Amino acid sequence: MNPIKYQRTPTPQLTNRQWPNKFLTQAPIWVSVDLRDGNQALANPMTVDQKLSLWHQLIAMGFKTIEIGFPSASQVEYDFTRRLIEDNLIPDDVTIQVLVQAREHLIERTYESLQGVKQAVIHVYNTTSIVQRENVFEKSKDEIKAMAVQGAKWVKEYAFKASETNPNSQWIFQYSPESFSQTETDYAVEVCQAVMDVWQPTEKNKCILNLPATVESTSPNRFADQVEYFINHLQNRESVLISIHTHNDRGCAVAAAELSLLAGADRIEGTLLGNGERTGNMDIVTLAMNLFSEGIDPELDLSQPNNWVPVVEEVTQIKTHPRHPWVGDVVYTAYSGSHQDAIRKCLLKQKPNTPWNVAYLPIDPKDIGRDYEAIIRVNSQSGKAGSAFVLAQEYGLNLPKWVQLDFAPIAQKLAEKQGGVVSHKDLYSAFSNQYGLQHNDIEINHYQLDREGDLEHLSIQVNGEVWKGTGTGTLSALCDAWHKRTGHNVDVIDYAEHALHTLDDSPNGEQGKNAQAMAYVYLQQDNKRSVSVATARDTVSAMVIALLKGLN
Ligand SMILES: CC(=O)SCCNC(=O)CCNC(=O)[C@H](O)C(C)(C)COP(=O)(O)OP(=O)(O)OC[C@H]1O[C@@H](n2cnc3c(N)ncnc32)[C@H](O)[C@@H]1OP(=O)(O)O
Ligand SMILES: CC(C)C(=O)C(=O)O
Repeated sequence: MNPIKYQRTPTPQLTNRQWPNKFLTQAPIWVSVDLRDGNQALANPMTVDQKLSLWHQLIAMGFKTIEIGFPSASQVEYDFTRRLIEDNLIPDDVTIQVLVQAREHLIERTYESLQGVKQAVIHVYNTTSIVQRENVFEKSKDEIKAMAVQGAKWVKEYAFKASETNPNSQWIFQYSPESFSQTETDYAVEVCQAVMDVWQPTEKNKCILNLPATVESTSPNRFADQVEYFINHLQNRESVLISIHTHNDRGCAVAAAELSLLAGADRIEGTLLGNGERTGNMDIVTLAMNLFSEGIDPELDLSQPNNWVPVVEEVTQIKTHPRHPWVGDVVYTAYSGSHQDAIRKCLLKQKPNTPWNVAYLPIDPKDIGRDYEAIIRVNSQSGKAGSAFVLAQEYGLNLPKWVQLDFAPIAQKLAEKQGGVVSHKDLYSAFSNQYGLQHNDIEINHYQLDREGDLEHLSIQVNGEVWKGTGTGTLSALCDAWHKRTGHNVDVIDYAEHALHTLDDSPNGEQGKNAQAMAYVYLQQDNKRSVSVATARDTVSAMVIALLKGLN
């Protein structure tokens, strides 16, 4: 690899750039280009039916401008445009956008495809970059500008002609200096200004200037510089919507778009999950969720990825990476012990309707239709908190820390033996086996507790025998009873109990339904410490059984 082969793309020197000090406060105007730029990146371009299924999904998610294709490029593209118009599939508040080169016959055919449309954006482009001027078009700056001007004129003329037959159609004009990011920014301004001179936009009747990083060739901060410079040098800015269209060659398409919004852009073109030429288009899902995670309404409904991800995967034939930002299968899953510990502690402290404040989880997974089940998965890199979370989440067990510590080596051995993620079931079986939850040979036939001042008198029938003891609480009364029967001293170092909900209970369902009790006892008998766990119909029975199991 010889880096001398490559050189830095020149970008303007800004001495007083403003964008780094700004914050975003609202969503941009979103434009989905899945059906055009996304489609043009596919080995098997979408059929009309596939385009329709994605179209319906985009509408359901709330897109108001959708670039539907390049109608002059192929029959499928043309037919799809006709289908939307003739079958009246375009809601009144949605505008379709179509792409065309600055070539007359293609522009003519484009308007033909749009007959009867209520409103459409005609998006015309020609490249302005140095490399394409020199090596592809072999044209001077003036000649390339003349192509843009000519394209703008045709777009206007054919709109005028179309209005003669379809006076109700509204036309919005959009121009892209393709490869803006590899164009001298002053020159891009000059070309766009010349296009505006043709279209004569006004504040009420704006045109759109779309600034593409057709090939991403600078860092996102330098792209933002290009955008800020462009906007600052454009006359009649108020008559223009500044649109941004980034690609992901350096992996920074989202960053470049986000910083461009700080630099003053109004509108963002991109695709769902970033499908597009080479490394893809700007991923609208990621950018919209970035805004959401900062408390900004993204004005797109991304809450049900289970509905829309399969549609995108079906039409693109591209599987979503499990670590795709915000929607990948495992992006809310922690395997490592310290992360699991922090997540568990934060979730316990998180109160409903308060700002989200959970370590390692940038948003509440429930906001995009995920449940907490998948957040923590136990493998050999997990610590005690991971098992505790799973047992709490799935089986309603609130393990005190000393039970977590006691059980951790068992879970660790199991994970090492299995080599991957331990299923919830296997983890529970290990817990149940370790503490003998399945085989309880202690039967409490009857018990009675009488309080007298600070003391409690316990009379309990265990496996048919009556035991009696006195203490400051139930456990100490039971320890006394044990001492009386066996002569052994017992200390309860700690204990905990809680109601237990059976597995049939939904996490949000009625609390207490089918409740049983769970008790955990940490005891010391003759210098030997042990942890004991039991479940029973009520807390006293559970506590007694746990203690007796520990003593036995
Ligand atoms: C960055 C982007 O995504 S831009 C969008 C690109 N998308 C697509 O190209 C998908 C659809 N395109 C197509 O199906 C075809 O390219 C068509 C139908 C539009 C045109 O096909 P063809 O006429 O066969 O030409 P081809 O695609 O090879 O175009 C090259 C010619 O168009 C010219 N050209 C290319 N882009 C433009 C443009 N934006 N404006 C004006 N002329 C252009 C080239 O200079 C070249 O001219 P030449 O034949 O005189 O050398
Ligand atoms: C036509 C333009 C906007 C484009 O798709 C690109 O530059 O990537």
